[in-house]
Amino acid sequence: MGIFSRLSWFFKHQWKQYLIGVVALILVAICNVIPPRIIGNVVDSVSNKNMTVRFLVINMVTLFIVAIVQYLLRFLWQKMIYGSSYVLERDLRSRLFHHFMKMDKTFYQKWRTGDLMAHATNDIDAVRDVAGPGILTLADSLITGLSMILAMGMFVNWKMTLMAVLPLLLLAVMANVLGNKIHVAFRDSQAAFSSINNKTQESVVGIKVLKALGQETEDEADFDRYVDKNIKANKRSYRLDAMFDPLTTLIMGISYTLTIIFGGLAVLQQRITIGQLVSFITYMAELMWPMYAVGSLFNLLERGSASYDRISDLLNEKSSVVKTKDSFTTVPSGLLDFQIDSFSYPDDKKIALHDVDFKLRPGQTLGIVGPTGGGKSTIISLLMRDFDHYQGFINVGKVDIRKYDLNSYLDTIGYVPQTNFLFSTDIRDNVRFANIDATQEEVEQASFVADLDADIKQMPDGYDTQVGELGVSLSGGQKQRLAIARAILSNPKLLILDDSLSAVDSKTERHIESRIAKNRQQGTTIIAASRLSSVEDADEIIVVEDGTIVEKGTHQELLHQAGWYADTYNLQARNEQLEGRLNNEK
Ligand SMILES: Nc1ncnc2c1ncn2[C@@H]1O[C@H](COP(=O)(O)OP(=O)(O)OP(=O)(O)O)[C@@H](O)[C@H]1O
Repeated sequence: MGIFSRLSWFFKHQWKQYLIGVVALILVAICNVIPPRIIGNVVDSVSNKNMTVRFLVINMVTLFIVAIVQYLLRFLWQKMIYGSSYVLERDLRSRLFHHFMKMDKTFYQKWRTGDLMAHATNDIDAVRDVAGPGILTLADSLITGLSMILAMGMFVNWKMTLMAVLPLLLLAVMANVLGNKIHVAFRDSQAAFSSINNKTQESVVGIKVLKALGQETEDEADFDRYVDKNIKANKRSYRLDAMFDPLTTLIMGISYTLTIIFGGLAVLQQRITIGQLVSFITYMAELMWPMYAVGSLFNLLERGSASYDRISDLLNEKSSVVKTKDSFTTVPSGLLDFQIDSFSYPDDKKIALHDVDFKLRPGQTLGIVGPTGGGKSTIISLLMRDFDHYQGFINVGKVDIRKYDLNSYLDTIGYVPQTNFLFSTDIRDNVRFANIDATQEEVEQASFVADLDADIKQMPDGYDTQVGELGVSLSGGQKQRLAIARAILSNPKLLILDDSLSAVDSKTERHIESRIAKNRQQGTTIIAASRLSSVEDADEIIVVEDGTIVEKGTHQELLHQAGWYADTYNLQARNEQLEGRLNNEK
């Protein structure tokens, strides 16, 4: 029942709808009291042999009117109560989605996609059922139950009523005993469902790798293990739940037996009439449904409560990137001043970056290179405000980037990540994703800079070509160039290329870079790369190793320093020459 108080914020908001719904339910319950009474009266008039046509007609017309009124009232409560539960569903769904949009990188490292999807679908459905069928069952069983008990007492006999309903207390005891166990079982069952979701999502996304490594059979077996775990959790929750319904039948059986014994005696001793006993038994039959409803209500509430816990856990996660009050919404073009004294990833004691500083004026290009795992992407992560907790500062136009409104700040950046993401729509919409009103000419110009225009024009549908889910119909190099065109189109103040040309050959890469340089004379560009030829023309190059800058300068200066840069550059140049020679020989 605790779930009702935890959802009280919603019930307060929708109190009018619920009030109308519950009043309609009460009226339906009052209507329910009438037919057994009429039946009892008719039976008595038959046994007393004083039945008249007029009496019969009046009673039949009353029954008919009661049926029509009940129809209308039932329609009303369904509309009010079920309608409100869909409002809760919409509210929770949009809260969760907004929350997902707000969360930072750490959140997405902690929670897996399949898990988040299970929360957004299965768990929300379970909570919605509390606000719809849950409220209905609770109100209906309480109202019907109480009205039947009142009618049995008032119209027949209080002693008999007390005796008939006393065994029902056993149900309350059982509910208390099973409550916590069912809650835990449902929580496990929902968690197991999340794992299946994760597994399915991972296998479908990684299907190419699975097939290439011939791991389909192993993966199927792995999937079956997840399903078995889920089934086991479900079985446990249904086993606990199944202890409830038979108990209801047993208790009702006891009540009926007591009624027949003591009711029969009462008739024989002429304390009640046969008609009253028939009414009493009909009322008891009406009591059956609320009793069974308690069982399903119990199931529904515990499931909803376990799901609400899971949703609340997600909603309580805080993003480490927080909005400051009075944040600046205008981000000027100005000096980028990067001075990080120290930074560690959340929940990681190791220092990922320390003593990294550089300055970049608008129009300049910075190259970031270094051995793998050195810290290139971490520098970019801080620039992208994936994390705001570090010692030091990053200023743009003399203002700390943490003081800018996050969206306004990110709007000024064009970021092309190592692994790019394409949406399953056509090429044109993918290019103009951040600027959906861009003209065809602008789309073509951006694609030209990214050296993609010629490729697209060769495709039968040109810019209308559908890229397929996750861009599966494009080559790796085409996907990278499309992501660059997308970033170029928004004409960002800061363009960040994070090893984003690794899938194109070095000649095409130089070609694209010289076009980018020509196109972006006012903008700042940062290129992180493992291939050093990518940063040759940069105004400044930093070599990052073990989280700090170990070399700094222009291409020529670094070659003269005879350190990691010079060694790696010479090695890569020799490899390229060798590859070129081998290609010519072929
Ligand atoms: N999310 C994270 N949580 C904890 N540690 C991380 C995280 N991301 C990166 N690291 C660690 O930070 C260090 C720097 O990683 P980073 O990805 O910045 O290197 P990189 O130079 O970009 O490497 P590569 O060239 O291989 O992409 C590595 O030791 C890495 O393990």
